Amino acid sequence: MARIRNAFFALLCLTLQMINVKCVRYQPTWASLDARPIPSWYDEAKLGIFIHWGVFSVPSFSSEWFWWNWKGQATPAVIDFMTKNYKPDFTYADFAKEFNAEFFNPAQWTEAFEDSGAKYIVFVSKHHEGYTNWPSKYSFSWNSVDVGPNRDIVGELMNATRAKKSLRFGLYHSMYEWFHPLYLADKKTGFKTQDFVNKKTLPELYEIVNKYKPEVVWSDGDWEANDTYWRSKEYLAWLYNDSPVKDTVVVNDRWGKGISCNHGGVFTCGDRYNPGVLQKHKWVNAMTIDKYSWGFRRNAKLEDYLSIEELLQTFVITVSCGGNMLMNVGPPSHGHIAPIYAERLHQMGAWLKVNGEGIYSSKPWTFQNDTLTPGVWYTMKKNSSGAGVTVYAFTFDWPGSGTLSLAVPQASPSTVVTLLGFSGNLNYTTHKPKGIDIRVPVIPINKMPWVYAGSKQRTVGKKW
Ligand SMILES: C[C@@H]1O[C@@H](Oc2ccc([N+](=O)[O-])cc2)[C@@H](O)[C@H](O)[C@@H]1O
Repeated sequence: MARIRNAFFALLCLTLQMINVKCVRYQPTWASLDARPIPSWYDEAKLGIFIHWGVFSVPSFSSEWFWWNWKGQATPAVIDFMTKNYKPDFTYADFAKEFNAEFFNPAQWTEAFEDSGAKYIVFVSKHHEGYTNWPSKYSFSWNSVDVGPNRDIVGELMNATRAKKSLRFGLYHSMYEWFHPLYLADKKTGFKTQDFVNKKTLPELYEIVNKYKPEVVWSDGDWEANDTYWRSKEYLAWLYNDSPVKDTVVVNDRWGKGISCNHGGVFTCGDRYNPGVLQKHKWVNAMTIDKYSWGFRRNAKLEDYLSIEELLQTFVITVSCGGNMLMNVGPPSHGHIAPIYAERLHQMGAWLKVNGEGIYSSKPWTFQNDTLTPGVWYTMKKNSSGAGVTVYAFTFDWPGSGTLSLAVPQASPSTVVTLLGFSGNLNYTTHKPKGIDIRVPVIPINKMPWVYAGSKQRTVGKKW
């Protein structure tokens, strides 16, 4: 029966392909799943906003790994913090009652995300603590409707995101949960039993996709067990073949031990991954504005946050080498976007308003950085006329000499040189064997399209 059905679908598929209709059934094998092209919207978007929010945002101390640092690893600073400030019988679950989200206004969030120039968001639906930011059927009394805000946070944020035409909605989901009894039981059998996956992880993954239709499914917490334990390949085949987001969904690579950087959709490899050289496979630099944490930290110092110059440098290098940047915001438990984060979002957007032409929908060029002048990074776009390309050079230092020398062999006397946000062409001379000297215009500071303060690093602060 199954054979007849398969043969029928194969024939149907062939017929559809003859009239140019795409008809691919992905198989639950990496060879088949890896062959799926990443939907083009993702590469065009370049910038996304990551949001880490959960019960860990209540203590907002140490990091989103607070519970593990306290009870799993027994980090002295965290134990100290609890001893000093809480009664001895206080449990991690008690924090959830204080997760009140008093100022959570999803429309204000998406306003700030749109303002940053980002084209998608990835919201933590559930982190390693297991608390779900949606009323999951599979997370009884440990979800955002039963305890804490009494709101469907994921649902509200989805609606606010979809109200913004320029933003797509994505979800992060942690497969493992540090202290879930079923997970710990499976772990004891060396992951030979799969009760946790069958009763918790997979039902949740189907639930969030069917209910909220995220266009990014960012999996995490996979590293202790292999993809067979997690049944990842079967899930991805469903996601690509039959899910409500099958045509537009983008996934990452954290689908089991040894899979990251090898299989799946976009490669995340390590956190803050920024290889500095062109990559063959689409990749993402998932990074944080707070250098030390994805979750909000109440005791963060100013110097713990990346400056806008540092963020822009990271962003430009990432895009030059074919990556997207997923920039993380950690809201406090009451749910507003703290001003330092709002400022960085706004600054990214202000820069992108002037320079976005060379970022959105750009491609890596033949060269990623210049060999003559350090700190110059390239992107390119095909000209809409179909003839030739536009090459964008980003520099981190305004040339004090008034001349920017670039090793661009393609430059010729017919090349047109402009500065984004500045009207009129720039003068230049080409020189042998292969290069161009661009005269940088003298622009009064108040007329600068974008004031870039330079590439100075802030002093590195201490974590605690
Ligand atoms: C986005 C981040 O993802 C994970 O951290 C990781 C996961 C994988 C690697 N890695 O593969 O190098 C590094 C940090 C989480 O543990 C962390 O809290 C945060 O949510």
